[in-house]
Amino acid sequence: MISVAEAQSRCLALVRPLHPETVPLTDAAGRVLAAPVKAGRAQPPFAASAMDGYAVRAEDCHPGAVLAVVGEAAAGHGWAGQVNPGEAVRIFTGAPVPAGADRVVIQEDVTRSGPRITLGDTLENSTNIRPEGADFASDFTLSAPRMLTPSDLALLAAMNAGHVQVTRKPEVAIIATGDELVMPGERPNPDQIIASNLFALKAMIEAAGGRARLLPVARDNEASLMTVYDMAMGADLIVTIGGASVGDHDLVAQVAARFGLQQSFYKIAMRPGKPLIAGAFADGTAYLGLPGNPVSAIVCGHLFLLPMLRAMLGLTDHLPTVLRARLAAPVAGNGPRAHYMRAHLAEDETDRRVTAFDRQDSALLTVLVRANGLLIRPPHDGPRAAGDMVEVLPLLP
Ligand SMILES: Nc1nc2c(c(=O)[nH]1)N[C@H]1C(S)=C(S)[C@@H](COP(=O)(O)OP(=O)(O)OC[C@H]3O[C@@H](n4cnc5c(N)ncnc54)[C@H](O)[C@@H]3O)O[C@H]1N2
Ligand code: MOO
Repeated sequence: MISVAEAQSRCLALVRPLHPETVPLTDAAGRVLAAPVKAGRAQPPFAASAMDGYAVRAEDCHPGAVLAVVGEAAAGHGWAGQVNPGEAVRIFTGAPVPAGADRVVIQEDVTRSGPRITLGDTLENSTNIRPEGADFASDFTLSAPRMLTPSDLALLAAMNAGHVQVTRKPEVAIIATGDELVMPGERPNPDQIIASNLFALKAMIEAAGGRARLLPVARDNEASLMTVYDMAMGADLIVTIGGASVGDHDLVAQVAARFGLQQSFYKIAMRPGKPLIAGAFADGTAYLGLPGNPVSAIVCGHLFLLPMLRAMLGLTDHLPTVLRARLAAPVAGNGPRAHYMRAHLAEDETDRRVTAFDRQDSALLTVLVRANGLLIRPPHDGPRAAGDMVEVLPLLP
């Protein structure tokens, strides 16, 4: 059995960045920017007033000074004249500062009387002017690749980018397999259960920037699997859930071989997740066969599926973040497979502490729901005491 790290690198070798497409900025949230964007104009494009008040010359700006108001500058309506010594221009936030003025006195510090103002006794030191390009210069570039956040969108808009190039969303076809499965809301027979893990995987894929296509549940027979594989073709990545182990009804890999699946690996030294399969179909489409146990499928989703998705999106950091934390309670020695234990991670200003849950059966969704991290036990790691430093993979909400 290969290690988790080896399996991750073989999974990543099965995929490559998808082509970019151009989308309007309104549709770009959560997409991955595929090419850098250059501003083309500075922001602000002119020295702008940061306050409502009066634009004046700094040399005129002393307590009690009396100045003549010669014009008005508002946002979107600049004043074309020149502010000469002894003069002031009424100005509003966002307006271009007129020529000659190099300071804005806020209106709270001014008494107006007809065409004249008198400056107050105590004046602020600030110029209240945002220089041209204070936010960004015209040669500013937003780098790629990056997953576009709401703040990124505002910045791109300010840069006058109405459309952007983003990586096409990877489409992931998800096939749950098993005679025992019915969908939520259906009426199960006494020997059936409800398909669950595909909903977690769909949500994870969509949160990571992919598109998930849930296919009908494939039954444990060749004909049903053939039909559903056929429906999945055309996706960028085909994921099966279950049927990966050694039982008589575990047929997913056998039937995938009919579609030309070349296996990259089968079985990894990991708990949960041992019967993981990865490979590529004859047409190059990547394939990931997840174990059926709900927790196994979801944990393998974090460790293998999301990295593949990130690579297809053209992102550069593929693997999940691993943190160091202190064990809050002792843990027993580990066996020959790396163990990704469901755990609770708590953090304060000085310390990060992790507690593994007692029950680690890979069928227990109630335990997974309480977990906000996975405590990583390397293969053959000995018993660990409270206070020992360990590695933890945070589970994003
Ligand atoms: N003799 C052996 N038996 C098993 C081994 C082994 O090495 N030797 N490995 C065990 C491990 S570890 C795992 S993990 C499971 C995984 O097996 P499969 O991938 O073939 O999964 P299934 O048998 O189809 O299902 C396992 C379990 O999960 C339930 N399941 C399946 N799909 C879903 C779904 N979409 N939603 C919710 N629950 C699902 C299924 O009913 C089973 O209870 O094999 C062990 N056996
Ligand atoms: O590897 Mo299985 O996923 O231990 O339950």
